[in-house]
Amino acid sequence: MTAGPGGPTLRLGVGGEFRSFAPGTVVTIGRDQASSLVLAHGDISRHHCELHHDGASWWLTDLGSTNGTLVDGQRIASIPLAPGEPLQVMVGGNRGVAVQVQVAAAPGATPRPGGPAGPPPMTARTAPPTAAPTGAPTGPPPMAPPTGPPATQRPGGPPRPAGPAGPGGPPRPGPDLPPPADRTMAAHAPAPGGGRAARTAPGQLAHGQVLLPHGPRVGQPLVIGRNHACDIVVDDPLVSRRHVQVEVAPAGIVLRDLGAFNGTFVNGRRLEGGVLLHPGDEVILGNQTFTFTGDNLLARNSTSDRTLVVENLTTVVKGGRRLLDNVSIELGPASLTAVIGPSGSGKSTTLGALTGTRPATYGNVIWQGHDLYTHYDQLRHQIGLVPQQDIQHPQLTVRQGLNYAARLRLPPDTTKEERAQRVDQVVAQMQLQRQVDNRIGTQLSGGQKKRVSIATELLTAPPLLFLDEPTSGLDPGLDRDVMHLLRGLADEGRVVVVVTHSVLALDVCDNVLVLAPGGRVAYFGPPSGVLAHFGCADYPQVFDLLDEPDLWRRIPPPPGGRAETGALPVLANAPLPAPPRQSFARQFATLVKRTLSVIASDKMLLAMLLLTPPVIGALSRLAVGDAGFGLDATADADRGVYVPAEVTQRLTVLIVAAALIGAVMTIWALVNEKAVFQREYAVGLSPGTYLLSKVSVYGVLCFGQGVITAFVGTVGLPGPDDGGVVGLGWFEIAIAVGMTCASVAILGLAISGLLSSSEQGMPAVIGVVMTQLVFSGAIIAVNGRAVLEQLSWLAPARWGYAAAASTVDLNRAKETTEGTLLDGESRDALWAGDVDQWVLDLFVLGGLTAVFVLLGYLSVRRSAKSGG
Ligand SMILES: Nc1ncnc2c1ncn2[C@@H]1O[C@H](COP(=O)(O)OP(=O)(O)OP(=O)(O)O)[C@@H](O)[C@H]1O
Repeated sequence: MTAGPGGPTLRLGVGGEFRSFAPGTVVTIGRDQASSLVLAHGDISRHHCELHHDGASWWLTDLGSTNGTLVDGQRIASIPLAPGEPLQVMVGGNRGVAVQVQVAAAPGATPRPGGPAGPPPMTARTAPPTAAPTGAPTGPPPMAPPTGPPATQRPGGPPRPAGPAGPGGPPRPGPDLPPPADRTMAAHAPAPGGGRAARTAPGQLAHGQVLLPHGPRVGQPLVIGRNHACDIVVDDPLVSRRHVQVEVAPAGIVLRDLGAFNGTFVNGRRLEGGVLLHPGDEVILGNQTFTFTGDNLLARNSTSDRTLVVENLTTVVKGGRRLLDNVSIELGPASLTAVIGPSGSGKSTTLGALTGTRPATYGNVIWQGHDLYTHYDQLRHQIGLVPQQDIQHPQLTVRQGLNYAARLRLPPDTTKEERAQRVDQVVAQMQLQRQVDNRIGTQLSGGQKKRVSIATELLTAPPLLFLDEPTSGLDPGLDRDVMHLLRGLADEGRVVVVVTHSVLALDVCDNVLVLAPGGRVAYFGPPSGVLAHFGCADYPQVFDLLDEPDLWRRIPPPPGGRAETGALPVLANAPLPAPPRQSFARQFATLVKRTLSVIASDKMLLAMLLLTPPVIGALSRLAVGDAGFGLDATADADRGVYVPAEVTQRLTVLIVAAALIGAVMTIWALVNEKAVFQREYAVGLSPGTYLLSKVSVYGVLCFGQGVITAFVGTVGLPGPDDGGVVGLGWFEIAIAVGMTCASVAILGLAISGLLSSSEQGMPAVIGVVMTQLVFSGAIIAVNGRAVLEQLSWLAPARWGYAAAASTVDLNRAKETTEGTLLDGESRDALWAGDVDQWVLDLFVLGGLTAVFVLLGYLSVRRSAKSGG
């Protein structure tokens, strides 16, 4: 094999048979019979990948294949091939076909180590150097390791390969290249093992990769999206199936948003319709950031772009108290940082400020060259936040929980298959394959539960990951496991920040940020330097020292100093924009299904649902007598009065049962999943939709429960005299009981949203049920009693009982059998035995329920905001 004048030849081998290709050839591999190398294998796409020579190097490019083209076990997008080095490429994924690829060594090239003169070998584990190239690229852009998603031009597109400068084109310095002065974390936190810091975060295109390998052409707009039918496929979960279109207009290249769910951002602004691009413009799609070069989009992912820069973060609350005081740090790519400090030192406040969920009062958080607070809309998707509490329902299996989370978090055009694939990916990443069908609450260890929460956040492939005390409650072994897991996630290219109380595994971190009370940085640097900095023998001593009032005289100031913050501009406290939201119908359907799945998987709850109505209905039949709901049968002919005890007992048990069932069903419904809701709210769940989904599920279930209870409590018994107000006595009573149950359930939801812990649920149930019992007017008379009567109007049981009393015409119990009002009695206007009153009672009950829905909405909104 030789290097000819046009460049080196390429050799491809399958099963020991080799073929050579000259540099001018575009070598296609796939199932299609027209491919240069036809591979008939089920895991290989028709047009799977191609190899071409761009004048300087051979390139291997995946053509948006389904199962991917793997090098070193990693899926590649497009990479240069190093001359002289044989390479094994798995076409069609791990189960596909192994193809041997070799480019002839350049004449005079020295074999590695020492490095060839061409592009870096594709097996290299490092991306380009941190400082951006400023001169003319002499060959294709150097590529980061093949962790980025494929961005490929569909087969059939023009076969003109182009690097960032175009074939033979002039260099384009300046705007198409990243800023030369890369910010690095070296000042404060040199990343150990520098190679780690250079990696591209998973899900992001490598720095310098061109998005349009063949460029747009006049009359041939290129559609970019996740869909494999697009001209350019970007395999990023946050990119829509058809995201954006690039077209050539007379004035230049126009970018047109195609209604992408997460939006297209040009120079920090969400794109509405189309815009003419200018060299140097920044374009963000999902997790990808590009710079427009004049005729192409160049992935911008340099070290500086992937460094999280925190400048003078200061949080001041009412009264001027500082919770964070001038925190300035830089966190480089592929770094793991632990935030430690005594209780109340501001660790959670720091996390809130870094993630934008509780922005600081002063200072900046800079990511991808933008301030997080002022560009929150375009950067929010790049942040994963794992709160302290689990963010999955314990009743669901790992797969179910992740699938529902994927439905809520990924763009609405994500297909079922794509969702399932993404779930499989994060399950594999968190090594949960064997537990994927286990119930989260009962069949996973504490560490595995934490992995599920992390997997939930990884669904959207965020390059920034923050965790609040992920190891709390875990034993030391699991604590270390989780920290090693985080190390792995950082090594893949992310910036990972973990707030922790545990100091057992700090050695796996690159940086430790030690906070002193008042939110001051007491130390920021490698873990190996913490004890020496404080002059302590162990961490307990450090924590003791941090609480001492003369701390700052005893230790040296942290690197970066503690400049005064008074002169800093006030940036924060402006309301952050709401995240993009899926349609009401989609969120509603997902939430309803999830709530039903949660109920169906809770055997105890299911048993309660099925057994409670018949049991309580049967209990109501223990009332002595056989008059059922007819007052006439209770008449005492001698005294000329009714003896209504049996009727009122039956009605009272039914109405109180309705209140009890309603309250028990819902009082824990929101408080138990508060952490899940708060996190989902932060990524786009609408509080109104959330509440309505609960109202619908529990409203319908409780109405049904009330009706069944009433049915069991009335069937076979004599009905009301004259058949009730509309001649359907049992039916009327069942409606009243069902509506009371649903109404109390919705009141329970409103209360549940206000609770801060599950333990508060039981006192709340007792309070609700006792209030309904007293104010129903069934046992204690409320009519005609000032204040008590008006308060009773707020109780659903009052109106439900009144409607049932209207059906049996219970006011007659206050009269003689001749119809004269008994001494000391007064008729209750709400019990009047006519159809108008019955309808009015139920109407008011419905209105009261609507008020509870509103209260529920306010309580859910409050809960959402308190979570952020
Ligand atoms: N909204 C607020 N208004 C006033 N003070 C607050 C507010 N939020 C938190 N604080 C106070 O700020 C300080 C830092 O709180 P933060 O929760 O960040 O500490 P922490 O280090 O995370 O504590 P812990 O380790 O106990 O979780 C505490 O003294 C807390 O009482």
